[in-house]
Amino acid sequence: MTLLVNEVFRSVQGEGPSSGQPAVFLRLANCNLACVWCDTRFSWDWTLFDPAKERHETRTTELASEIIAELHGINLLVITGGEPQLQQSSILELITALRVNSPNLRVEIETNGTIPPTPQFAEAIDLFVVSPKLANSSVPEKRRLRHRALASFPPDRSALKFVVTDPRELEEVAAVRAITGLPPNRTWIMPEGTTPDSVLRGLQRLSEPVARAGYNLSPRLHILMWGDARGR
Ligand SMILES: Nc1nc2[nH]cc(C(=O)O)c2c(=O)[nH]1
Ligand code: SF4
Ligand SMILES: [Mg+2]
Repeated sequence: MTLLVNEVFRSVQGEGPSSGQPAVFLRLANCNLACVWCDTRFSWDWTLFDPAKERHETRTTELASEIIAELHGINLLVITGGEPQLQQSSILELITALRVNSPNLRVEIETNGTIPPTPQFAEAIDLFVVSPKLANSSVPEKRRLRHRALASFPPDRSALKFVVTDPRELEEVAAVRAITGLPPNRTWIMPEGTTPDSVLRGLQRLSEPVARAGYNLSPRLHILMWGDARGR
């Protein structure tokens, strides 16, 4: 089988419950949404980027070797996109191949939560970081909030992550969180921004409202460290 790949790189998990952990990132191509503030348009927006350059059809066996070569010393693979859950069956094959070499490899998926994981896929993933989109994404609600999908992530291995542009949006977060059934202490709130200054200002503005709601605050470590550089 093959996967449609955008990029593979070594970095540090910049967002959510594992932020600060060194990780290899696999960014898959294509997305089923189109958020106005998306910072990875090069992985799916074929009106602005050339798929011949940004979308590589790669055999899972070949990709497994590439990832193993990047891992040395690292025990976490973060699969993101785009929307990775568009390619669940090929990801499953990839993970199976990777675990022959690295049986203890942890795998996290960054997903927009619109596509339910199959039972087999849910089994294979250590952590789903489910990031439902709010009205600030400008995606119509019917497309971005799929109730059945949002309720289908394994509660013991899932976390929620929201991109918030204003503290007032925390009310909307509460309503979406209720659909998932996940508790506030499994919820991470992250400011929008692609510069260190905007991320720091967002973190400062969010810290007290996030504390009152019982959520966690998520940095965007890679932005603080490298701005919006590619492959970081
Ligand atoms: N360092 C780093 N951490 C990340 N966590 C989630 C990312 C993403 O683009 O989904 C990401 C990313 O692009 N870089
Ligand atoms: S779901 Fe994620 S990758 Fe897709 S457009 Fe929105 S922010 Fe970008
Ligand atoms: Mg991202």
